[in-house]
Amino acid sequence: MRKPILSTHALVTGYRSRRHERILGRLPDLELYRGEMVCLIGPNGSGKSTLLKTLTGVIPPLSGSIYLSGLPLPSISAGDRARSIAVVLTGRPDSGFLTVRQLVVMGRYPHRRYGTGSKREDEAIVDRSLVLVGAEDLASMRASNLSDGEFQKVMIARALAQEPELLILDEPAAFLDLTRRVELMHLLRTIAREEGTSILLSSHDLELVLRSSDRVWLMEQRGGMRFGAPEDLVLNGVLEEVFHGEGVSFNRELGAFVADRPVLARAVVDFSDEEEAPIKMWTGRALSRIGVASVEDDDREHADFRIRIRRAETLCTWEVEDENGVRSFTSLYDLSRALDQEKGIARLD
Ligand SMILES: Nc1ncnc2c1ncn2[C@@H]1O[C@H](COP(=O)(O)OP(=O)(O)OP(=O)(O)O)[C@@H](O)[C@H]1O
Repeated sequence: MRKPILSTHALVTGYRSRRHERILGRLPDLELYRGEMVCLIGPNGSGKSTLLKTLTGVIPPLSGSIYLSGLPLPSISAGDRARSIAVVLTGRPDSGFLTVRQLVVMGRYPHRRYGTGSKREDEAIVDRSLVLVGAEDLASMRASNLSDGEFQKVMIARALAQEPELLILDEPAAFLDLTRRVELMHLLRTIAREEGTSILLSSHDLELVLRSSDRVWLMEQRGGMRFGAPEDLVLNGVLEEVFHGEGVSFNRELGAFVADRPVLARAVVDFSDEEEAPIKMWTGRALSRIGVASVEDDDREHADFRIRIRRAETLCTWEVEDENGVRSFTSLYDLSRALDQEKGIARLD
């Protein structure tokens, strides 16, 4: 039977002072397996960072147990923990006068023992870690001069240099631009798959999480947790339920969160060719922004009008058919502007 790298039993997370106890999570028993990438998501303040700090032993649990490869976390020596778990938390630690390379070399410290280990091997691992995050050109720079995004990549390189069984990252993509965020998630997936590293990361980038993670741990505001494959959480409505009331709803058809706004009109969106499915999806997104909901053909009696997508090579046209006849548009900008004026603003009056 597969044994989890990380597991918990009856874990309760939160903070305790002399006079006060604040419980943030009463968690179901959690398991994280070798080579698995799990993303921890949840509304602001739901306790994601607190859970990650608890799992890494930075703060103690209020009650319950944490096991690393089957051993209770408190029974594992600091050295063994450092060899097994690498952690990238939020915040930018003071790197003093260290160069990027010197900072990443620190990831090798838990593996060094007097008189053992090859320096050349350590250097090769450091080089490889820098290349993996695309930071090899920064190696000789002083780390304090890096941008926040560059610094974050270097912290991930340091964690990779540690060659951990378990890599835990708190919002690793927070400072990265869109391209780097997509690249980072792809990189972490590759590390999980090819190196067998178990990865647990928290993120607010829900759409990227849904695409990249094997499993999602979804923290609820009232302290519980739901988990499953991202697609299961979409299809069984859990994602919608947990984020409901935050001013956004998850739209299953669009695979995206959309701001809650009144539906001003309904349209059937038709297309004749399967290749046009992405165009239909993007049409749906543009329409939802102006308060027009897409409905299926079966439901056409509830629709106010119909939009036909026609495509000839790279040229796309949208034909709107309603009580005023048929009009054609050659961009979604023109289509949505015209509909906004005709349907949206007219109805809001
Ligand atoms: N040391 C502490 N003592 C008491 N309460 C704390 C402490 N640190 C954090 N908290 C509180 O615990 C709650 C959860 O914080 P946490 O940072 O774990 O949430 P989060 O889900 O990671 O939030 P975000 O999505 O905004 O990053 C917050 O209300 C926070 O104010």
